[in-house]
Amino acid sequence: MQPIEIKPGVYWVGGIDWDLRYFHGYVTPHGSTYNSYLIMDDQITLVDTVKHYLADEMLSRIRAVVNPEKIDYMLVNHVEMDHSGSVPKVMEAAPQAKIVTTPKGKKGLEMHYKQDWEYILVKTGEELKIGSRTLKFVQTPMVHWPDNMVTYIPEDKLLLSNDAFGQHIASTERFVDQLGWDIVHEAAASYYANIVFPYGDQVNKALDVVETLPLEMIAPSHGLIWGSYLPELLKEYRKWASNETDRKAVIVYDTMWGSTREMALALQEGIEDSGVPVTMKSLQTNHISQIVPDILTAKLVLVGSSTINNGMLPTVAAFLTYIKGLRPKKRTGFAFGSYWLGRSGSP
Ligand SMILES: Cc1cc2nc3c(=O)[nH]c(=O)nc-3n(C[C@H](O)[C@H](O)[C@H](O)COP(=O)(O)O)c2cc1C
Repeated sequence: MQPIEIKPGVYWVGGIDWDLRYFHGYVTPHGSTYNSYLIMDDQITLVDTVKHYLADEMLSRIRAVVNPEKIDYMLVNHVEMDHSGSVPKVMEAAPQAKIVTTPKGKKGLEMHYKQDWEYILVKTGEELKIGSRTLKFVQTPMVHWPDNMVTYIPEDKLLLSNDAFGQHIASTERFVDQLGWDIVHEAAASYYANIVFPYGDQVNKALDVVETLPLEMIAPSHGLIWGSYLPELLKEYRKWASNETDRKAVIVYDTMWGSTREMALALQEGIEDSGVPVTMKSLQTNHISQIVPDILTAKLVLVGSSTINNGMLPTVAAFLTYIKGLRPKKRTGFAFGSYWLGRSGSP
């Protein structure tokens, strides 16, 4: 349970969720981490916490650096329970600590935890001096909840980005270059596609601010820390947020007796023959959350279903419901399917 010093005096003290396989409708085959950061300065500050069942793991990492009762500020960038779930335990250990959060963050914490904590409310453009460091706050509403903000420390050129730039990977490695760009980029794309996709406009606005900051490190609240590949990462986020796609196609389908699959294969062959890369995803063998990363950068999306009881297969309906909520834009869609012939009233 060792803390990891990511910058002099700034420690990763989070929790590793090795067994997480399903996270609010999203499959997470590699588990995840909840990243908390302990800043040792005149005012000792803990940035975000972990899911409630990893509170002891987080506290033992904190104890390896400092007695938790010395914590002055509990900074909450986001109220979602994977990051705030251990705030009650931290506040028990450090009853004199003040919670630093946005007005919406306070409202969320009060509704969730019903505790009479002391708050310092902050918003975009405001700063909090904690000694040799300054915490600068940038609200990022709807990336991906109304209360979200990120915190920038200019003295360390460090952005504590909360869910932005995160990835679901459980590992003992803490930095992207330890696992490599390919693995972490794939997980970051999957995270973006499943969690952040609907909020491209807000992400672009946040990127307008982030790109002006001198940056050496982006430390998100899930997965690996970006101490390298920052230009590449920001470029990818800009591309995803702007719905820029590549000349490639994804075929998503389900079938009862195989006719729709035959159509899917014929489409795949035709598209491939025209020189466009294409991938096929059966809804029988892929979870919907494993398909949307392909759609994140594909220009052409083809969806096929056999007809059942005058409608589409429930797996296809579920996929369409999910993708509708994620609001991909600037793509071309194509529907295909198979049905009865000769029955009165059938198509
Ligand atoms: C339980 C069941 C319900 C069906 N309901 C309809 C229907 O309402 N309308 C229709 O045109 N075909 C219906 N069909 C026929 C199938 O859509 C048709 O056989 C189609 O070719 C199957 O495509 P697939 O081979 O891709 O599964 C139904 C078939 C089954 C097994």
